[in-house]
Amino acid sequence: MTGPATPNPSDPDHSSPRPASQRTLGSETALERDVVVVGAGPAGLMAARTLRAAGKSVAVLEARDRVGGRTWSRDVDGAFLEIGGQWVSPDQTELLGLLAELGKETYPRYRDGESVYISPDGARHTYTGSMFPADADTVAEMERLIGILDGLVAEIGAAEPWAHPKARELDTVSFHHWLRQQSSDEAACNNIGIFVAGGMLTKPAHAFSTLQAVLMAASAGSFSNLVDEDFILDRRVVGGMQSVSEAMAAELGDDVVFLDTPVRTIRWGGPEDTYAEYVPGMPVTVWSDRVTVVAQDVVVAVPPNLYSRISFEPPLPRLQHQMHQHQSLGLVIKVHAVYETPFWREAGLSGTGFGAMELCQEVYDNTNHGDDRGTLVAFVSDEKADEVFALPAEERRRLILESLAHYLGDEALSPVVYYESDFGSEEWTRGAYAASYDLGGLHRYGAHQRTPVGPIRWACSDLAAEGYQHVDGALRQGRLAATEVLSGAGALVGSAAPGA
Ligand SMILES: Cc1cc2nc3c(=O)[nH]c(=O)nc-3n(C[C@H](O)[C@H](O)[C@H](O)COP(=O)(O)OP(=O)(O)OC[C@H]3O[C@@H](n4cnc5c(N)ncnc54)[C@H](O)[C@@H]3O)c2cc1C
Repeated sequence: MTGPATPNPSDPDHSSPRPASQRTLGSETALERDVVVVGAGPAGLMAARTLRAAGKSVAVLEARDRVGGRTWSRDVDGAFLEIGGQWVSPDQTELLGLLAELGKETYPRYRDGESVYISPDGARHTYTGSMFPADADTVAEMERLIGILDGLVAEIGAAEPWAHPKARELDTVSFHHWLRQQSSDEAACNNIGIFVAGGMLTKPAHAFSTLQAVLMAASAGSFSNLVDEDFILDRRVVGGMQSVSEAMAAELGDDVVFLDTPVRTIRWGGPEDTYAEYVPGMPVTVWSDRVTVVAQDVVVAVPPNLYSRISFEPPLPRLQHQMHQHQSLGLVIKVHAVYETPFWREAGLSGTGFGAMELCQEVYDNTNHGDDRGTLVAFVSDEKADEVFALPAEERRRLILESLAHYLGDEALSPVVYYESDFGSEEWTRGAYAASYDLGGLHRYGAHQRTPVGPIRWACSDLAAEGYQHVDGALRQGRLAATEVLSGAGALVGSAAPGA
């Protein structure tokens, strides 16, 4: 059997195909660069951009045939869709600054008119403002819970939640159980829970800790910001969020960014060497499917669940081996439904809807800039995604559209374009939106998650403080890793460091 043709590694410009059966790694001629960046998502490209601006030579090696990682804007059946990350909030100053620098415009999410809340009994209510029209006691409980969480966020912050005296206590209780320790109002607990669970970490609230929930809120400035969709889902980028990465890659050039180039091995020593023996400046060799690069520093800008796809020689220390097994991505289906017109607007509806018990827990007007057609975006998260992924595609589509119709009426049943983003099936992501620790992992490992290991630094939105899980956090992490490479800062794991 002959497989698909793959590029010939002995061909320096990688143009002549050869059978996959002859596949070998790397190329015979190694490129020499100061720094290798693994991954051309927003974090990797910002790292490369910062290093290049400081005069360093860089190679960015990207596994996919495109840049942008978890941001991906494409045409589907004639509709422009944001398959991945898209929204920008006012606190995301790193992203806003980059947009301004690149000359990119933004536009606000449509939000005029009434929103829809579906209560636990399945009843549909319309409302304005940011608080669901639940019964008065539940609203009071929600406000009280938001107040408690705002207090914890202000006290603990996003930078080092693991260092706070309450870290262990809050990290060893699930958000689900903590909410029920605070309140006996089940509807209030569910409504507050979905802002972090289905809404952000895309894991059930019993699967992550209260400390992780506090970090999520702190990364957006406050819990109040997190529950305010007008803040957190404020604006979009004209031309799509992926165009930000495309613009950075275009600036860097084809001799810097290599696509279709999965990195397989990072090697600075032999199997018997230990990281305690690493000395800054030692050459490190990075093997990929297409190019081999020798450099002094490496920035690994991929999500932590993919670190183990790379072989490290010598093997990473025990601490990293353990830590990386406690960070996993959530799961969410981002549903896109395009209609001839934004029919909900004529009915005085904003297109925004929430229902903790609904299949689609959130729905928003996602109509493109300057588009006559109307687009809705909705999210099916964690256990609900498991349930519908087990169904045939047509059945899943029917149930999802029925859920949209509960919010916005029967016209929602008949989109002209329908698409489900499924990053869980993407080899080079494996989930959505981003990574979080399992119960107890954040206080145990958080302090070490960014610590450089030998010549390797780590950068991705999953490790961010401000902008955690968002493009803004990815850019901050990319810039930070590059700055540390330039200054030589950051405690390299050595004989004094844990895990060496
Ligand atoms: C459906 C969805 C919706 C989202 N919505 C929003 C939103 O509205 N707003 C927002 O700000 N954020 C959102 N996000 C999150 C945001 O997209 C991510 O936080 C951001 O893209 C992370 O950037 P990154 O560079 O850290 O990682 P990534 O974007 O994941 O980039 C990592 C890159 O590394 C590559 N890679 C992996 N392994 C290797 C390897 N071995 N060799 C070479 N390359 C490799 C990958 O192909 C990828 O291109 C969303 C994400 C998803 C999936």
